[in-house]
Amino acid sequence: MTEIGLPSGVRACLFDLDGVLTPTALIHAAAWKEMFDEFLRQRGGGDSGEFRPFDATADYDAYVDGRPRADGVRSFLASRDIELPEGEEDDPPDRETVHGLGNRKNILVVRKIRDEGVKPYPGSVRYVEAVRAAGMRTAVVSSSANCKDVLVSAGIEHLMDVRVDGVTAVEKGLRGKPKPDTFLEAARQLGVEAGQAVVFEDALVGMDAGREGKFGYVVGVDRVGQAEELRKHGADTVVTDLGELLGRTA
Ligand SMILES: O=P(O)(O)OC[C@H]1O[C@@H](O)[C@H](O)[C@@H](O)[C@@H]1O
Repeated sequence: MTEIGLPSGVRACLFDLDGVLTPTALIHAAAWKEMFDEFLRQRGGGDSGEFRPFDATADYDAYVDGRPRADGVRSFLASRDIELPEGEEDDPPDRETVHGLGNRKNILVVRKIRDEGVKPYPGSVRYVEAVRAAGMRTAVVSSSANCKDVLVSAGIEHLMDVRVDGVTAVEKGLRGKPKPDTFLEAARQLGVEAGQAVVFEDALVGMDAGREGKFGYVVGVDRVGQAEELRKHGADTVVTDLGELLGRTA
């Protein structure tokens, strides 16, 4: 049997989606940038008066990556000392509220996913197939409400026993990453203890969730050169592609 680079005693693998299984973190980052830049420009550059664009790497990683949609809006706006009313979840995209801006960004994401389609990372598919062949149960744990559509578009839905995503979180009242609730819910649905489950994440808030939830092992997936940050936030190991774990003993 192929070695899968995990400590003995683990029985389940909990995979983040965007940036771990599929390259859709890039689609999200581009959509956030398009939406926030237009918003900041229209405000006349923000409170400082000078237009400072959204940085699709630094701002994305620090404030938006891995968080539920509305938390991403709030967190980035707070970094620029901007406060907007919450609004309603179904606010139209032209309304200057937290949900209005989130919905504006979602229109862009949905369009990009539909027009461009999604291909999974080949190394991730090989790895997920290998862990399943080794008897692990698998779950996808994503903050995204578009998770199911992305899994289907990427043709990997059948590789996951359980899905806990942005829709599930709202339905069940689960707190989003950096809180561990969504990962714990996936472990519960798979019938394993947190200590028997491995978290695979590319976002710093995902590392925080892995640590706070006391999961058995946390794998940081570094697609953007933030290996040190991932380690500081609790990664037990960092890889640039899940395929690197194949053939490795933990
Ligand atoms: O807006 P959605 O599709 O519900 O996704 C929420 C968040 O989901 C996370 O998986 C992404 O890392 C974020 O970029 C995204 O903002």
